[in-house]
Amino acid sequence: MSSSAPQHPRPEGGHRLWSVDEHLADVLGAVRPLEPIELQLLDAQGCVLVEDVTVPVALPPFDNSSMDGYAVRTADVQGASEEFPAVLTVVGDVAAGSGELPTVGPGEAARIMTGAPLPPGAEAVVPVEWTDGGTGGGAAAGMTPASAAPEQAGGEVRVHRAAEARAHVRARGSDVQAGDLALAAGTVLGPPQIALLAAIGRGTVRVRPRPRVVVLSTGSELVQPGEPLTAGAIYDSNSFALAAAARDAGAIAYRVGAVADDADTLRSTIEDQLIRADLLVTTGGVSVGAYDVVKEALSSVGSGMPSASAGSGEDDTEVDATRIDFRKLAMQPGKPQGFGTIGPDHTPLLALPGNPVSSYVSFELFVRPAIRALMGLPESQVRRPSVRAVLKADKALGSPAGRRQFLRGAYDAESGTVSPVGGSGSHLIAALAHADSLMVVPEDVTSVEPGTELEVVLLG
Ligand SMILES: Nc1nc2c(c(=O)[nH]1)N[C@H]1C(S)=C(S)[C@@H](COP(=O)(O)OP(=O)(O)OC[C@H]3O[C@@H](n4cnc5c(N)ncnc54)[C@H](O)[C@@H]3O)O[C@H]1N2
Ligand code: MOO
Repeated sequence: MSSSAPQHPRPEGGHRLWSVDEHLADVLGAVRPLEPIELQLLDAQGCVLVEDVTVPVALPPFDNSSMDGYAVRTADVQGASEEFPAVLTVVGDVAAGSGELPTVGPGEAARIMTGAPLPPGAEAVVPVEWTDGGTGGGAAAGMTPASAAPEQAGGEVRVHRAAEARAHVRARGSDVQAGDLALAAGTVLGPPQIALLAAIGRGTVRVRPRPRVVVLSTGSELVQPGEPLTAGAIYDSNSFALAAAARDAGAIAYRVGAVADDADTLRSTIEDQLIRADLLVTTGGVSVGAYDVVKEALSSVGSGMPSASAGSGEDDTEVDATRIDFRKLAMQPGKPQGFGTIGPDHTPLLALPGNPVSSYVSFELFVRPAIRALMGLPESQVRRPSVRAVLKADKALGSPAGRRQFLRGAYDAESGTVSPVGGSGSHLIAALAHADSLMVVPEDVTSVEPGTELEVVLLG
């Protein structure tokens, strides 16, 4: 790699450039994990548990069979073989869920199903394949379905093999004991953890909820997919990309269709959305153009948004509650960004640039971590994982001096290499759709030769 450029360049106009890390720290410094709530198990999927959950009753709650077969006393089947089977009197059936159990006395057996309680007197289970299944013939392959033979098993069964005490018996409490810690506070609830909660009888759990993220795109040129394109118009892809990315990050996403380039309309739309937002994301309108409406509507001075202090009794006349700072970042794509809080609840708002790749990369770097911090996820799960990989390319890659560049890549774990997908243009949606990673070119590097090792952010 070749180096150039100072670490903290200033763009024209004198305002300093923020580094990627400074901006992320600013965002993460402003978001706090959401207040815990009690949720139904499936609604809690992916959420962070905030209580220690203890086991109320042992699991399994009773000794039960791990096989379909016969519950027997070990002394009765000692030395049994196909040639010299133990012949036992069948005293009935024990199905899973049976509440009333027959007692197995000497010389007796009960037909038993997987998961059914071990009846009193029985010490082991012999699988049905080790018996004649009560047919008087050779080894059974299985049992006749109860629907075809509704009467309880009776008569005799020939057992062809001996069984040790507790053979094919799953002991009460062999999974967890009453009073054990099932899951500790801080656990992220994936499917296996939800299985355990259900198995111990928990219907609801206390977790940090999924953040509600409102995604709002801006631009008078935007048409909704499915509608005809008019002259000069393009389809709104950002609001779909960002709503999908928000969901993927763990949020409940609300996509608001594109808002035209009109500051009053945008302000009132945002005001309407505040009620259902833990986080707001806008795209477009943050640059320096004449129609850059997000910046116009939300810049701290005279935004006209409802106040954080309004209604507090202190200063009800204050109307400016927005604290959105528009800044330039030393990155490409994603240079212009806005961040701050808005409305009476100080709802965080990230204003992302409109170029599709810029908005997506900005989401990955800043919004995704904010969502995951709101969820209270552990530090290690807030950011995307990254790896080191060797650049595989025909020629050197150029990168702007003083800006951390995020190029779209295809990562090959086997060879430990990454190849560029498409160019650096922030309008290249198709290339983004075929990439699986972002190749990171540091600020002080302007050219990366093939064979150079790079940091690669895996998009998962
Ligand atoms: N004179 C300057 N011009 C620009 C600068 C600059 O520093 N000086 N920065 C450039 C950079 S970098 C970016 S990034 C963009 C950011 O612009 P905005 O955030 O104001 O975005 P828009 O102007 O609204 O749109 C940019 C581009 O993206 C398309 N777009 C917008 N929204 C969507 C959407 N929802 N779905 C699909 N495509 C969308 C829009 O049509 C434009 O083509 O500014 C540069 N300019
Ligand atoms: O920084 Mo802009 O986000 O390059 O396209």
